[in-house]
Amino acid sequence: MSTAVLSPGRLSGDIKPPPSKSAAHRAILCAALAGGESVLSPVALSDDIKATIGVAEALGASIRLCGEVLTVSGIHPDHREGGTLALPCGESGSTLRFFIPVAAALGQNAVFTGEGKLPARPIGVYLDCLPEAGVACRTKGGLPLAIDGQLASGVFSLPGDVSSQFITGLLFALPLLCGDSEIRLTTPLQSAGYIDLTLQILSEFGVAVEPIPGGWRVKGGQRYRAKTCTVESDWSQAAFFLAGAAFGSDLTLTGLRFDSVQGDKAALPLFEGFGVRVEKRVDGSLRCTPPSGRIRAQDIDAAQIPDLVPILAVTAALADGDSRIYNAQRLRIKESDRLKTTAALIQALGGHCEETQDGLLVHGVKCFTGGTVDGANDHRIVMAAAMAALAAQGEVTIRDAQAINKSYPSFFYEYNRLGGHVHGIHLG
Ligand SMILES: O=C(O)C1=C[C@@H](OP(=O)(O)O)[C@@H](O)[C@H](O)C1
Ligand SMILES: C=C(OP(=O)(O)O)C(=O)O
Repeated sequence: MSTAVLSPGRLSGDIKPPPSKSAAHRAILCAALAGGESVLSPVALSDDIKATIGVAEALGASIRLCGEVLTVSGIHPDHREGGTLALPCGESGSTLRFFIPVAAALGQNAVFTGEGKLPARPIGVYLDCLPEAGVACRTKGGLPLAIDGQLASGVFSLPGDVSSQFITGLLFALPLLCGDSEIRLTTPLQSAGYIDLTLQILSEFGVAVEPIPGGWRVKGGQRYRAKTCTVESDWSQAAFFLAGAAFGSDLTLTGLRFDSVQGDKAALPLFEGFGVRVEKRVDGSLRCTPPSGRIRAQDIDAAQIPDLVPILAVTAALADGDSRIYNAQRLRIKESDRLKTTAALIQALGGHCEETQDGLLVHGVKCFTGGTVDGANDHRIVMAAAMAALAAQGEVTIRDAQAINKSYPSFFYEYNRLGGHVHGIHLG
């Protein structure tokens, strides 16, 4: 456990958000399934990415990191570990849900374990569809989960609004099977940008998936092809710095792709909606400066952008009116119950926020007082609190601040480099 203490202030300067965690998970997994050597860069060693590397290695990939360059030699097609393989996924929902069907497609018996909140995060969608496809699943509820058997091709019917990670996992696994398969959604898709990212990276690694009404058709017998690829910057992390601008900072964001399929690219128009002034420069950077007056309140549909909710709510907490964030029920099954922990963060700092059944109702106030925030072992809550501290009257203490290591280990280092005042925590 570590506690960070932050004083109010302003950030200024250039910031390149880290490589996208979602893109890196996918590229590492595809490279592990490809014949030959792939080179991926830049890769930042967050805890979640370490978990994906660890699982890929346990399944037989050889991986080495030199600086920010990750070289991956794919799993040999005939490679199977005898017995049951232990696959620890840390706290990473993506690692767990992407690799369950992939291990089953490889015919690898395995036990998946997890830490923090991961053992309690849902896997029921797989428990419902994998046994019918030849994979026995043993669990006393969540993790550990033991899988046993070879995944068979066929029709996979599953909801689109529990977690898109189940769909991504199947999209990675089904091309490896002998026969053709279909994924059919039984409820509307949420987090659609993450599926677009999966399809984009699959196609870069030579795997084709055909969209059909209400789902996808996936041909079996496909081969992943090794690839040299650049991991694009992370729009979800960029959102924290856009909030910094909303709270008085003058920041230039560099290295982001405007043609990205990341759903969280929506952060840009959303923060412009709050009043942040954004100047797109010829070199592709974005200069972001504070609103000319108060932050403007706005209602936000979070169905496609769950990871933005904590920082959007914290920004709305200083707006000139009420903001409603809706279609965000999935936030309850992330690293923390993010509707509860975001509301608690805002209240701890003197703001006003109520949980609703599917989101948050945020009543804007003029400033945060300061106070102590429970980071709830949730990186996005810790980073949102750190940005709120810029606009507080007094000090902000954040418990569990080490949670940033899940996605952005250098976050506090960058925060201080840009002129922020955080102390009391080891800066990685
Ligand atoms: O596929 C991905 O990379 C992710 C999908 C999203 O999850 P859900 O689809 O469960 O909302 C998101 O919250 C998570 O941080 C990363
Ligand atoms: C929910 C997240 O990740 P995961 O589901 O991969 O644990 C996240 O990064 O906010």
